[in-house]
Amino acid sequence: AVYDVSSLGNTAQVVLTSILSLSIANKVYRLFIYPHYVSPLRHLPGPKDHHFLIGHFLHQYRAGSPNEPYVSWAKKWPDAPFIRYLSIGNVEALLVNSVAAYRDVTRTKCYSFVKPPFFVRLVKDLIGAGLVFAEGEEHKAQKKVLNGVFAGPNIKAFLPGIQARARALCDNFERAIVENDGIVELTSAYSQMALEITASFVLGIDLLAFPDGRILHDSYKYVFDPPAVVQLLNFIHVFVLPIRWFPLEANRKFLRLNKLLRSILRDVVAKRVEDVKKMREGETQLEQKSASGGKDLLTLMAEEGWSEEDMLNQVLTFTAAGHETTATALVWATHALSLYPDIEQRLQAEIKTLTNPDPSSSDIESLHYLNNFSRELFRFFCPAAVQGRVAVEDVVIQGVPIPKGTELLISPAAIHFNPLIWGPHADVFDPDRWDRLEGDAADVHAWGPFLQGPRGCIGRTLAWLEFKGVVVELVRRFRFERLVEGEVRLVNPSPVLRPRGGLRVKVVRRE
Ligand code: HEM
Repeated sequence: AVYDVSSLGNTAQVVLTSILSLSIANKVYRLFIYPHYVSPLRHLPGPKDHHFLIGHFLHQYRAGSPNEPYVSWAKKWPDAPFIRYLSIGNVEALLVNSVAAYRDVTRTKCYSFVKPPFFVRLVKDLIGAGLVFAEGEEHKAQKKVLNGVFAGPNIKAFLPGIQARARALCDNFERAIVENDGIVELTSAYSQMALEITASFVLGIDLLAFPDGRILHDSYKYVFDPPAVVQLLNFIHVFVLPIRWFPLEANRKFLRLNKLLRSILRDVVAKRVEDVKKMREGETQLEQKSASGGKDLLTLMAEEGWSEEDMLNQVLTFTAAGHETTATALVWATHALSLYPDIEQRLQAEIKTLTNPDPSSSDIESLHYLNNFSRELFRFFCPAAVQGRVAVEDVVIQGVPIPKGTELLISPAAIHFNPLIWGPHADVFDPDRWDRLEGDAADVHAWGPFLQGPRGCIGRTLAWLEFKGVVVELVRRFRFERLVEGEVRLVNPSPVLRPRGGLRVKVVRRE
């Protein structure tokens, strides 16, 4: 048989050209036609000053903080349940803007949404495939078991360990008063302390006494909070081109420390499995229980018979989710204390009424003004700045039909600074507002630092006790003077509300 090869070439050319034309037509449709003329969301209120290709990405990227565009849009359309904007490629996104919409997205219809695939790609590799990334039934099953260590009595057992670490931090501040005129950088100081507390809760180890403690600390820091160049490389690796394997020093260091971190933690996991087995056989008591006060997460998982790989993923995730957020909240608390002397004095007067040198969790809980201060702090300086979601099915929320695949953004600050919810003084730091909440502000869904509903923060009770316990120790011994004039510059983009280049204050001993 004789084949006409040139006609095959022509067919291939025609097929290729058709595929290319279809793909270009699809891109043109998605970029210029669908969002502006077809989408059912196109009539929702929202900013129209987008770039013709990358939507509002530049507004987000160039903003002074990760919240700024959303807060300003929320002020412009305060009564809309959702505000529509465009992200890269003119993909439509909805900012959750009212208390009722927030309640539906985070609670009533929470499982109609999942974490966005780009977030999963960017972060899962770094912080392990733990609870944060589980969805649907898998999420419910994991959370049910893991909740076991977050019950009140178990969390309270960690308080003495929290207080001991807070006091060690205060001793460092005392040294800074002698050696450095009291000037301290808060983000690194609190981050180290919070990592020690988180490691004791998640892993059941005392990081300071742990032989690989320093290495663990440095690797955590580098992998979870990498320098800007590594962040950029991670971003390019996920979105543009897999460059993590390129022979660059930043890549090498990242991969080395990531591997080291996992190998140290793998050993901790394996040893715990062994310990739990021995304990079951009645040979030994688990030291970790007494060392950290209560039962740690790793021991719980080992007792439940989880696989070592699953345990490794969970401990990575929990440590990442637990320590930087709490440390950041403490940075802003110290900043607020330096900024508002009247509030600081009222807080100090209340804390002074504690007669017990080692206040119990109920002593701390009884401090009414501390509670108001803490709630206001998390409203005003919400540490977890944004949470993304994607609809996995068509869903109607507050009368808005949201098609499957639509991206949603939760910016707690957009709700926290909305004057229709929090009143005309929403921009004022006022702990007393918590004594006179009314209307929407009195709804739990108006306050979202830990996210409400089934996907809300599992570590909330620990974080709350840790935050307050540390504030009590700090305020007992010191007051703080601000060194930065004007607004604090913030890291952006960032999922956490962090001061750019850290935050320095002057620590002054109370007489
Ligand atoms: C001030 C401290 C903290 C803040 C502000 C905070 C905030 C949040 C927020 C907003 C979420 C929801 C994220 C999302 O769905 O996109 C979340 C989830 C989570 N947090 Fe926290 N968190 C804090 C402390 C902790 C601590 C101490 C731990 C554990 C030791 C922890 C572990 C987690 C985990 C595992 C999730 C995922 C929960 C789930 O998907 O069901 N967090 N946190």
